[in-house]
Amino acid sequence: MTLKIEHLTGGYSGTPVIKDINLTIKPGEALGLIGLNGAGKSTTIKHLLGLLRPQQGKISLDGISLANEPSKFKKKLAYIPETPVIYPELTLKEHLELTMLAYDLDLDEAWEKAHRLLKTFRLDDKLDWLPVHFSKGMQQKVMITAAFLAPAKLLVIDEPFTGLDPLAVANFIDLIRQGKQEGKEILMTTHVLADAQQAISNYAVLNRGTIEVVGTLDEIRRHYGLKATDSFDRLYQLLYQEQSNA
Ligand SMILES: Nc1ncnc2c1ncn2[C@@H]1O[C@H](COP(=O)(O)OP(=O)(O)OP(=O)(O)O)[C@@H](O)[C@H]1O
Repeated sequence: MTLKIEHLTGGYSGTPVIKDINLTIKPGEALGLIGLNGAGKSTTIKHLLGLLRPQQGKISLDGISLANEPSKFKKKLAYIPETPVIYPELTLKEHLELTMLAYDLDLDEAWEKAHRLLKTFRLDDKLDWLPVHFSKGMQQKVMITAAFLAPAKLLVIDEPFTGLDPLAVANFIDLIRQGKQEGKEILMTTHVLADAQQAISNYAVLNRGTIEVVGTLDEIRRHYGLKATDSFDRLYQLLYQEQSNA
């Protein structure tokens, strides 16, 4: 029982941006999707969310096909976007209620969990505030709280660290670790490997729409002929050179 992306080719209006992507994430596993700007990370996520239709290939979660049973698939998925999605007229409390309704949660249980998460992110005294006036980091915390409230099997996270203060990053990493222990499958795009590697040990490198290698950071270093002491900036430099020479 697992997330499976098989031979996925897709993009925008017929032009393939990602090509023959194959990825598997098992329960309790987290995978980091890394690559240069424009490599196709967000495009892969848009396919997972059902916002783009594959030109080829298929996506399934616990055997449920995104193409054949989209609403069943989406109920098993929670998404933390890079840019928070905030409704200007709704309070923090109403944002969380929306999530509870969307996932048919037991309200008493859900509020107990919500209060715990809000306390972690120091938002517990702001339930009646309008998040549209929050800072970027605070809005990001609303997205994280909502996503971890959902009983989702698959958590898709797009570049989560920008805007979070170091304490919030540490809290967020704890939540990812807990999610793994609970058997969630986690896919996260990021450029901030120093933070990511505290919770994620396996990475897929996406380069010009193709997965070049999947493995631990050490395995990826070896794949690109880097030394164990080389920083990961070196990997990005190599990918950039490859792109410039293509
Ligand atoms: N709406 C769109 N219509 C057409 N092409 C697009 C669209 N969005 C992205 N692209 C193109 O698809 C390619 C991959 O973009 P994508 O946003 O998936 O990259 P990314 O790896 O997420 O980059 P970043 O690290 O900057 O977020 C780029 O060449 C981009 O120009």
